[in-house]
Amino acid sequence: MLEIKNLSVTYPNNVKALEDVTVSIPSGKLVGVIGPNGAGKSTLLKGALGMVNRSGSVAFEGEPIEKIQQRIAYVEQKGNLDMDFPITVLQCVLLGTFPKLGWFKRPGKQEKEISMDALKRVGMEEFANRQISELSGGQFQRVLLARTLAQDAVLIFLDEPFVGIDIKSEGIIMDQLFKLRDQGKTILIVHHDLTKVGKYFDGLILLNKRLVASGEVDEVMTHDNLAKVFGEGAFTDIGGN
Ligand SMILES: Nc1ncnc2c1ncn2[C@@H]1O[C@H](COP(=O)(O)OP(=O)(O)OP(=O)(O)O)[C@@H](O)[C@H]1O
Repeated sequence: MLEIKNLSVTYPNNVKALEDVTVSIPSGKLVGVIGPNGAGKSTLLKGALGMVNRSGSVAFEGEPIEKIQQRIAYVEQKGNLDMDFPITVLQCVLLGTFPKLGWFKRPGKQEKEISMDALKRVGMEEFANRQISELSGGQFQRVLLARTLAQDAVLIFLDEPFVGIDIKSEGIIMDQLFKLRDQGKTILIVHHDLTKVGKYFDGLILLNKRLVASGEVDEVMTHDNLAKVFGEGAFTDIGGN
């Protein structure tokens, strides 16, 4: 169980991005974080990870989240990532093995095998020696997932992984995420496409600075909840009831 209690985040410019959010996410679930622009979705991930100043507490399986930092994978929004960084696809995936290996040891044969296997799982093994700057957005996102697979994380946070990517990459990524979920990993994804939430997620967290609703997809995607945060009429084509 990932337990977020009374999480509040105020940025240095005094923007209150999150106020007193308390939510529990059962382990082994694939959960979507939804809400309008500026609702604090990215901040929820960053606050839970302690990347921004926060108050409140976050625990995973009863332990403070800081204790399992090496077993957490976080992929931030693509717009914030530097695709021009001069490394190859394989080197990028190998980075996933570093926390376990210890930062000052060089990756060896075993780490390369783990990384190549991860690349195979996302259909990117042929690109191993290509520079990441030479990938499409969808291919890059698959490589980032391969890095997560190589890391063998128990808790996976992805911020808008499907923005601007091709449908094939999205399908490959979702297949791997379903597999990770079935292996018992806990996965939190910031997602804005409400039409797919029923297909993709076991549960949802609906945010609008505060927690509006959380639970099974059907419990969260109600007319009332959606109208509250997106406004009347915004939900007619997304299957709200
Ligand atoms: N580093 C920062 N410094 C100051 N304010 C910030 C910072 N990051 C985010 N904010 C503000 O905090 C609020 C929540 O931002 P956040 O990025 O968490 O929202 P979001 O729900 O992920 O939005 P979007 O759907 O647009 O990506 C917004 O008002 C935003 O402008």
